[in-house]
Amino acid sequence: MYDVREWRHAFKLDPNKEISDSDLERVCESGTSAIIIGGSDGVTLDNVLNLMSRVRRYTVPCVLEISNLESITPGFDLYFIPTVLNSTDVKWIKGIHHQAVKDYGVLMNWDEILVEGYCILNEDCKAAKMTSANANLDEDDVVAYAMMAENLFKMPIFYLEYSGKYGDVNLVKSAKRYLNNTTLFYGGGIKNAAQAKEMGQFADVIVVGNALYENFGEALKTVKAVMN
Ligand SMILES: CC(C)=CCC/C(C)=C/CC/C(C)=C/CC/C(C)=C/CC/C(C)=C/CC/C(C)=C/CC/C(C)=C/COP(=O)(O)OP(=O)(O)O
Ligand SMILES: O=P(O)(O)OC[C@@H](O)CO
Ligand SMILES: [Mg+2]
Repeated sequence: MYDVREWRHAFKLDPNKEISDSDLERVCESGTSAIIIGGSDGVTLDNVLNLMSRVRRYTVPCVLEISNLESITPGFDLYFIPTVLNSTDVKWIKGIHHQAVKDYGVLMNWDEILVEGYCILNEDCKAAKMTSANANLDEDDVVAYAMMAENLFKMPIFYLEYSGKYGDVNLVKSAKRYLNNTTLFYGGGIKNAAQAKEMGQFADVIVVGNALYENFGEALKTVKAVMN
């Protein structure tokens, strides 16, 4: 299933972290909609290729969320390209993207590439620091970013990112109210089925990352919590 509009759940695997073959099998066969490979630091061509080839043993859709130019490689079903809408540094909004299109533009299969409009809300997470994101946002700010993603930029994905911290469900609810065509991803701090269910009421897709490396059994239960 390669259409994100039909997804409910994704696991985000960090190429910079270890996962055993048996745990990886359970993740890939869990019923999740997709595996996203990505992280904010320590992502190299070697560790991306290694994880991709291991996930490729299974039929689950496999996506590379690009975080640097060095680790881009063919072989994924889809490529997610973050642009951080609330970054204060143009580099993370469209700067690196310009360089990437200059370098790879003629090679790209545009049908495999989806832009993610990120709104980073946990000021302490690595991605917020790296991109100098202004995470001090109120509901109106977040709603405005959601409306920009959908109506101005016609982005396929709007991503509310609390990486490492469980977020404010009311903000997710508010953003969803303004999104009809753009798919709403929520990620951050989901550790168990109850939290997955809560965020999954409003987010189209919930993304679970760190919990896989912290409490694997509970993380797996997040799939059934949101799948109908
Ligand atoms: C040959 C071939 C396959 C061609 C394909 C061509 C292709 C797809 C080209 C790409 C074109 C393009 C426009 C690329 C963009 C390049 C790029 C690097 C853009 C910048 C992306 C960006 C804004 C990154 C900032 C960081 C960020 C938002 C990362 C998202 C992931 C994230 C937040 C992960 C969580 O981090 P984690 O490490 O887990 O954090 P914790 O440790 O705190 O948990
Ligand atoms: O790692 P966690 O906190 O689950 O967040 C998932 C994802 O949104 C990170 O980009
Ligand atoms: Mg992480």
